[in-house]
Amino acid sequence: MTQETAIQDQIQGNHCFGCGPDNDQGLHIKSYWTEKDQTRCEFFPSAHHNAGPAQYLNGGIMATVIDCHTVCTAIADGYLQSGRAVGSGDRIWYATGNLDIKYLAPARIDTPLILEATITERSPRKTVLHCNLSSDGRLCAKAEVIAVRVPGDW
Ligand SMILES: CCCCCCCCCCCC(=O)SCCNC(=O)CCNC(=O)[C@H](O)C(C)(C)COP(=O)(O)OP(=O)(O)OC[C@H]1O[C@@H](n2cnc3c(N)ncnc32)[C@H](O)[C@@H]1OP(=O)(O)O
Repeated sequence: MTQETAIQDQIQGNHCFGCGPDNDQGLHIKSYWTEKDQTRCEFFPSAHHNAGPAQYLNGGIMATVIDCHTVCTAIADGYLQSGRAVGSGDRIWYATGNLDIKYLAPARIDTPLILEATITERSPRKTVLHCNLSSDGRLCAKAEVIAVRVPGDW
C-alpha cells in the first residue's frame, strides 16, 4: 500500500509542533503508508536540534517525531477503519496516552532519521504502535506508543 500525499497533509486543522502543517515554527514531519499497518517517515534534523554535543540529536526531538509519526498513523488508521478517506467528514483525532522510548544509540544531527511504525493492536478507543528510529543504518531508538481516541473538538 502506498500513497503520494502525506498523512499530515490529509488531516485538517493540525497546529501540532511536530506534525502540523499549520504551525509555522513546527518540524513538519511527513508520514506515508508503506504496507498494511505500516508507515514510514524521513526527517532531516536542523543544527539547533542538537543534544548539547553539536553532533548528536536531542532526545526530546526524537520523542516528538516518534510521537507525531505514530499518532498520525493512528489517526489515519481510524479513518480507514471507518471506511472513510483520511480527513473526510467529522474529525477523527487521537492523543498520546503513553510513550515508552528506549534510546539505544546516539543519532547524528547531520543524517536523516528514518522512522518506521507498525500498528500492533487496535480497539475502538485506542491503537498500540511500535516504532523504530534509525539513523545512518543504525537503530537508535525504539518505542511503544498508545494512542487514545479523543473527541474531534479536543
Ligand atoms: C488531538 C490532535 C489531533 C491532531 C494532531 C495530530 C497528531 C498529534 C501528535 C501529537 C499528539 C500529542 O502530543 S497529544 C498531547 C499529549 N497527550 C495528552 O495531553 C493526553 C492527556 N490525557 C488525556 O487527555 C486522557 O487521559 C486520554 C485521552 C489519554 C485518555 O482519556 P480517557 O477518557 O481516560 O480514556 P479511557 O476511556 O479511560 O481509555 C480508553 C482506552 O485507552 C486506554 N488508556 C487511557 N489512557 C491511557 C494512558 N495514559 N496510557 C495507556 N492507556 C491508556 C484505556 O486503558 C482504554 O483502553 P481499553 O480499555 O479500550 O483497552
